[in-house]
Amino acid sequence: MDTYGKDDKRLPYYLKWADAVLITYSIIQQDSFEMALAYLDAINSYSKSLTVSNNELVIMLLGNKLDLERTRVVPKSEGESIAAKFSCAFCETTAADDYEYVQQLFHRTVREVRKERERAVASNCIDEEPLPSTTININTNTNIPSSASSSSSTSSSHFLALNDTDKISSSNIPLPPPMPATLIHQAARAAKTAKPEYQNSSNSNNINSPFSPTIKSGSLSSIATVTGLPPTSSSSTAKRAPSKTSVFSKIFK
Ligand SMILES: Nc1nc2c(ncn2[C@@H]2O[C@H](COP(=O)(O)OP(=O)(O)OP(=O)(O)O)[C@@H](O)[C@H]2O)c(=O)[nH]1
Repeated sequence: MDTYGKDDKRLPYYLKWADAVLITYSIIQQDSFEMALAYLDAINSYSKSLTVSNNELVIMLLGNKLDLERTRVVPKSEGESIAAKFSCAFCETTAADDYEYVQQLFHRTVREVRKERERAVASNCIDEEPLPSTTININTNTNIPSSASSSSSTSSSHFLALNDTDKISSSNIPLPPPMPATLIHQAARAAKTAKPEYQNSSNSNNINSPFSPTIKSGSLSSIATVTGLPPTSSSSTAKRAPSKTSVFSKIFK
């Protein structure tokens, strides 16, 4: 959903269903940068008010209009420093000249969301009933900014670490690893709350991945993009179905 930059009263509503937030400012407009900062602050406060922790919100700060570098008023270092302060990813780009890169940013964000959900599901399974000899090894090429610190045992690398020299392409973005069979089994059991455990095992065939019920084709609507400019339209009002992994945790430690 492309949200209206000044409509901060609705921010909690957006955050309730968003899996990822891309906060965009214009490098040629100081006020839009300040608006982005205000959003990061608001998200920080909101997430701190939550008491339930589970999967984490993927956040990226984007400095747009890089094609207008000659009229830049927001130094790149300021964007980097704010991103470091809030432990979120940062990059500068131009929607005007590099549409492909913008598209890849969205793809990468969706992959990060999937990884985060996978991590949360794995974490839940372990919390509920540790399985013997199960190693949950979620590969990631994601880096956390050096200033990021995490004290939560359920935290993972959930922020993208990108910059304008770190251009991504579909060829160098690894797909999420296959879900270990034990986790698929756990997820299937969780879905069968009304039935005795270990019965009706055919249900597990319907769950190839714990993400399939929530991440579907076109699910980019669950990414809230926040800008400081007036809106044209809202692409979706779909609310994420409540699930054990649909809450997000404190994102700034
Ligand atoms: N030069 C340049 N112009 C851009 C770029 N991205 C957006 N614009 C222009 O900035 C203006 C606002 O773009 P929008 O896509 O409407 O920005 P927005 O913040 O999402 O605004 P709404 O969709 O109206 O909420 C338009 O005139 C765009 O053409 C960019 O990377 N470079």
